[in-house]
Amino acid sequence: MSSLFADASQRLQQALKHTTLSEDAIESLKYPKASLSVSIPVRMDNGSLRVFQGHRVRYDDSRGAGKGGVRYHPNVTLDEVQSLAFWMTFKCAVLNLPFGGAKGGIAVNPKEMSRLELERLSRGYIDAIADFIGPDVDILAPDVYTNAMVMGWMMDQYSIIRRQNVPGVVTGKPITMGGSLGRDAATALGAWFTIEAMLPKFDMRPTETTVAVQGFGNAGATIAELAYRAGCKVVAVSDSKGAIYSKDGLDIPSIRQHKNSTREIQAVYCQGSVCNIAEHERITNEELLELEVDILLPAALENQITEVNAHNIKAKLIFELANGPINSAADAILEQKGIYVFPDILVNAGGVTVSYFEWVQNRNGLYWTLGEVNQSLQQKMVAEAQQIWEIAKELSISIRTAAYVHALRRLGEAIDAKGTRHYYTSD
Ligand SMILES: NC(=O)C1=CN([C@@H]2O[C@H](COP(=O)(O)OP(=O)(O)OC[C@H]3O[C@@H](n4cnc5c(N)ncnc54)[C@H](O)[C@@H]3O)[C@@H](O)[C@H]2O)C=CC1
Ligand SMILES: O=C(O)CCC(=O)C(=O)O
Repeated sequence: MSSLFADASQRLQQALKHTTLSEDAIESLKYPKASLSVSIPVRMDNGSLRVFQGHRVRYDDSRGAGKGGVRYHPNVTLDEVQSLAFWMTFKCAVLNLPFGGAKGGIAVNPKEMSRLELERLSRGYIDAIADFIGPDVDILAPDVYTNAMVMGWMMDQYSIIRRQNVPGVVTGKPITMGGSLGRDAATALGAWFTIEAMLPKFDMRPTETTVAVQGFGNAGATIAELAYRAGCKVVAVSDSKGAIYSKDGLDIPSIRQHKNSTREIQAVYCQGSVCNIAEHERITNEELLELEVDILLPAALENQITEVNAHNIKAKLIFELANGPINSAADAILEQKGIYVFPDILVNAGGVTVSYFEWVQNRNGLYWTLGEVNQSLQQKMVAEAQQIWEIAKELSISIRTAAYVHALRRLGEAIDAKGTRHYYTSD
């Protein structure tokens, strides 16, 4: 099995066939700019010392400082973090944000740690990478199993090290620490704006669509609720433990309420604080992906749809809220089956877009209303989605390849504008 990064690079190779990028730009984009792997010692609550492995990769900074989240998950590896940083590079270019791409991660199961242990780990990570990051160098944000609380600890630790308040080094912070209104829902809301803008192209309406969502965290639970509130029939949702399915549709706000209080996914209908279990089937995450639905929304982890199960996918449209949920071999199979895939580097870019708004607000010291944030997000998402749709039509290529072409045009310009600074000769 090839590495995640080798597979991610396939998308670049595919898109390069449809661009006229300079040799310099092509060569520059093949490699990460810088990677740092660190050991983080953490004093556990029982007095023992455990050492965790962490990484931060800055893939490319030709359009600005590195930008990207930090993941806490037992399966985090340098290969995964590098792939995620690669995707961030293209995502920031797709949305025309003045950022390059970066990502971080720690190999840890946060569900097995106390809050104090998590705080020590998060502060330890910043101690270890402080010289690698900064508000003009590389800016952190939340990703899988990290949240505003973790971002707050990280920003505070960086500020302690620098002996000044540095809100711009981390986005997705608590509002009281300079976080932006709307960042919590931004990934899903950006995805929803994209879905809403693209459905008419398939003569589809939310009220006539069935939806399945894999993952019920920040991205998954929020998109499930947005789809539900827009009138979609959300027939299945899942978390790491499995999925629930009801052909008549699930009551997503009740399921969210129940999940928040019990950590369990149950098909419930709540009235006030009383929740009753409704009729539903328990299915696996694999079965959820293969349901006959109009829209499939993978919102968990990478490599969920591969050459192994792509033949069984029955959705008409897939919008990738997760990063890398479909591998490159599956892309070809889905395309043959006539399934349209809207890629991660567009669909889930709402998160980093509002992170950019947060960073701008931190620099200006002037804070936006939720309406201003969401309106600006909608404008950006819809405009870039339309451009990508046009490129796909014009070049007769997939929407994923069109998104890469769109990003590559911007990246190529930035790399070339910097001239030949890397290639000094003696004459
Ligand atoms: N949080 C953000 O702002 C952004 C997140 N993303 C991507 O969205 C995806 C989800 O991230 P978040 O929602 O932030 O994470 P989260 O930590 O809030 O939620 C993750 C969810 O995935 C579920 N999950 C974990 N392993 C699973 C498995 N094997 N099968 C099914 N579900 C599983 C968890 O139970 C949880 O419900 C990731 O790929 C992330 O990189 C992308 C852009 C921004
Ligand atoms: O908000 C950000 O800066 C990045 C979020 C992220 O990690 C992602 O888009 O995958």
